[in-house]
Amino acid sequence: MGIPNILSIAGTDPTGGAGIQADLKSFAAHGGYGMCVVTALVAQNTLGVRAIHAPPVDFLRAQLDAVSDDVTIHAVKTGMLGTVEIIETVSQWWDAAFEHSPAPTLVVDPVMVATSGDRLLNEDAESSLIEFLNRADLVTPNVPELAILSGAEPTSSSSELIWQAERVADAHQIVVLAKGGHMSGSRVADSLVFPTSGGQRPETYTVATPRIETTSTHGTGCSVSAAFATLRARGLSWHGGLDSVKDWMQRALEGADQLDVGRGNGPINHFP
Ligand SMILES: Nc1ncnc2c1ncn2[C@@H]1O[C@H](COP(=O)(O)OP(=O)(O)OP(=O)(O)O)[C@@H](O)[C@H]1O
Ligand SMILES: Cc1ncc(COP(=O)(O)O)c(N)n1
Repeated sequence: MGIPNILSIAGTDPTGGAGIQADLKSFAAHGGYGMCVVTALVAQNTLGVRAIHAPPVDFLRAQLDAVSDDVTIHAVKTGMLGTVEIIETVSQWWDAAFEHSPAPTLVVDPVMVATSGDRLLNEDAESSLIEFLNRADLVTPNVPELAILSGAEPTSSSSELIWQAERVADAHQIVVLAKGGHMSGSRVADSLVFPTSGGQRPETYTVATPRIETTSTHGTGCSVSAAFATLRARGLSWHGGLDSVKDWMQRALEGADQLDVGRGNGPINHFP
């Protein structure tokens, strides 16, 4: 295969650091052809979210159909889904579009709360998002998101974090990337946790990198899940994918000081 077609289904960030804008840059940085369907227009910047405007779900469905009726999709990454209605619309589209053809790789970034602390998923939509995970290959929660998905409390213990990820992996038969950005310590560890199959669980794979002292972390989560979707579509293994993503993220965080974007949590440099 040549360059794979990767679709982001997510919300917008007009300052370009998170959401769909970050996804498209991350797809390009990892060798994918980027496409996007907008779930919500978000008036936000590096300081926070001001307002959210979601298109009618019929129009969301029209965007999704316009892509899948015409283009072979090799991987999908979902980000901000926002409401029960949006999740149901994306689920119905997915089930119809891939009923008679193999489904593409699906990476779900369970976007719930922005770095700024603003909610991006309604609380009453959490159970719909959990149900949506049954369609996924990979889910990429941060510490508080993993707690919600596993029905536990946010943890500062790495063994508890892995246990929570194992619960989610087994409940949905998916791979979990438990991200350690919100943990303390001089290194940031991300772990790939696999579901039990045939009574056995493949060994957890962890990559830890030195923690970079920076406030430019806006959109790191979006960018990591978009990178993984692209690398899996390009045929990389799970382990190879995590090695590549962590190496790139380290350089993207270090390279953020070449940018001058906003007065809050700035974006990473997608092309370091
Ligand atoms: N200070 C840091 N130094 C090095 N790597 C980091 C740092 N902060 C986050 N990362 C990496 O960035 C990615 C995102 O991690 P994090 O746990 O912060 O997710 P997130 O909360 O979803 O991100 P976001 O800030 O976009 O909400 C992970 O791959 C993590 O290892
Ligand atoms: C549309 C959209 N999607 C996701 C995020 C989360 O990114 P972050 O947690 O880095 O603010 C965001 N701020 N906006």
